[in-house]
Amino acid sequence: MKKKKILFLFLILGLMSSAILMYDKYFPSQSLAVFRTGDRITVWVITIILFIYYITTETKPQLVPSVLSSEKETGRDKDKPDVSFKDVAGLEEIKEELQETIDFINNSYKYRRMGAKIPKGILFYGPPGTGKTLLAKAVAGETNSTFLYASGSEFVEKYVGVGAKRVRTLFEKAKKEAPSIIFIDEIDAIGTKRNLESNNEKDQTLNQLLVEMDGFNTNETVIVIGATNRIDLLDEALLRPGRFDRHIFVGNPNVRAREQILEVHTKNKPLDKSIDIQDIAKKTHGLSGAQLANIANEAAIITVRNNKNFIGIEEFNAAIERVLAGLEVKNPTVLHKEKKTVAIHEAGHALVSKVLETDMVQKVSIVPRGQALGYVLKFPDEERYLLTQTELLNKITGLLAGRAAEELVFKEITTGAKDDLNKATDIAREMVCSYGMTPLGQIAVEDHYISQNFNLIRVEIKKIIDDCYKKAYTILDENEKLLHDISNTLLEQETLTSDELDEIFKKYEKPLDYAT
Ligand SMILES: Nc1ncnc2c1ncn2[C@@H]1O[C@H](COP(=O)(O)OP(=O)(O)OP(=O)(O)O)[C@@H](O)[C@H]1O
Ligand SMILES: [Zn+2]
Repeated sequence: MKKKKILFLFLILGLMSSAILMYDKYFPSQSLAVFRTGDRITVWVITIILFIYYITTETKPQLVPSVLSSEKETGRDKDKPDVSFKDVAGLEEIKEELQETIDFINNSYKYRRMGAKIPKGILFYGPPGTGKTLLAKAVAGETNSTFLYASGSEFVEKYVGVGAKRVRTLFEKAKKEAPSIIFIDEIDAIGTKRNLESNNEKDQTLNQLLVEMDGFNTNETVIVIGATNRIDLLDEALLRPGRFDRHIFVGNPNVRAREQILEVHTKNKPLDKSIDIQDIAKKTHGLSGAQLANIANEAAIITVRNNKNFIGIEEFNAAIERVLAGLEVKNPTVLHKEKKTVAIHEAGHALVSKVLETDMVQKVSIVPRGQALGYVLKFPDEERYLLTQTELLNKITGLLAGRAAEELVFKEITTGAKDDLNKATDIAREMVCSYGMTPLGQIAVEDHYISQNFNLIRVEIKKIIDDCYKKAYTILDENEKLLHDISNTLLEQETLTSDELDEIFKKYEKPLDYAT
């Protein structure tokens, strides 16, 4: 494109020179005398050559990964997307977190003046269809940056070196068109742990990516956003400071966010007056943004088929059914019953963790995440190297509180505590075998001893677990109203922030100090 512009400029110059020549020829008395006679032929020839060259040159496609050029061809996803944060529904916390990055890009000079480095890499991780691509595009839109899309799988080719070359080209283009956002979807396709012995195509590609990320620095505003469903598979080197050092979990939406997403995707659709978006949001627990968008679209299609002018509730129900059937998830009525159990379970964790002040609770949620039907998100532990015996016991108590709450409320326990039991047992075993915190003595027990004295060790572990379980149960029993309040709010909102949790706690008398 640039080449053609320069050519055009020369052509204009040529034409101007020709004009001067013409003038000189027809008004020799007032000659401008810019050119000597000998130059005339040269000017004419050059102009004609330029003219022919100009009309025959096509804008040559640049050497970019096919993903990049195909992104261009679609037209809509031009290099500068017109997607903004307005188009991303819900995900408020994430948008807030990204504000800083946006400021970095928009006011990069401010940061450079201070000698601050602009962060290079952000990694979005989480289940499919939750808006990772959309968010990345919105960051580009909000900063008027060039958006370069690439999919990890596009880099992996049969021929060694091709992937690495594509990475290089991608970064070159990004630098040339800075400020820019490089978005690498499915980054796990190239970013999985390297095989130290072999030097295969994938590893070469990954190495090139690492080199590129280390290479560009303060003077170029290029931000790389990676997306993956499997952060656990990624090579450590990729996650190190200076590379993808910001990790943002993009999860499935809670009920309020689902409502907003449905609103975005029905904005341009004629809805029947009877439609209650809030109600549809409630019915679609656990679904992703992409699935909700799909439901809105299906409902519109079904309406056309039903020869109606407005999308009604039957159409929405049919659309929900179709999308759910495609997913083969359990039917929604079972889901509803489970939801109650999950709410009590998570409320149990949250209540006990908070009372014991073990880990700072950041968020409690009953929106499914991976295998888990709900979760309590803790603030990352500050670098703690020393934990007291009491702290370890409190951690175990917090872990067992989910099941204890189920038993207290439903007089029945479920399989939902599998992961908790694993973690609790791990800590207890460490207490016995590594930290010497039980009557077995202040010794580190070696593996062969463990297998020989399995029963002895098992008794100690069991005693720790039983005591902690009893404690969790007691705390919950003595604060049952609070437990139900947390659980009911969870059922209603699906997620609770730490502030919201504080608000609920404030309504009750301060729970006893169980911390020691
Ligand atoms: N929060 C949201 N607000 C509005 N629309 C959304 C949201 N989340 C998802 N969508 C819809 O779902 C579509 C797919 O989302 P997107 O491609 O961004 O998901 P993704 O997380 O990148 O998925 P994948 O991991 O499969 O690449 C979007 O184009 C949009 O229509
Ligand atoms: Zn649990």
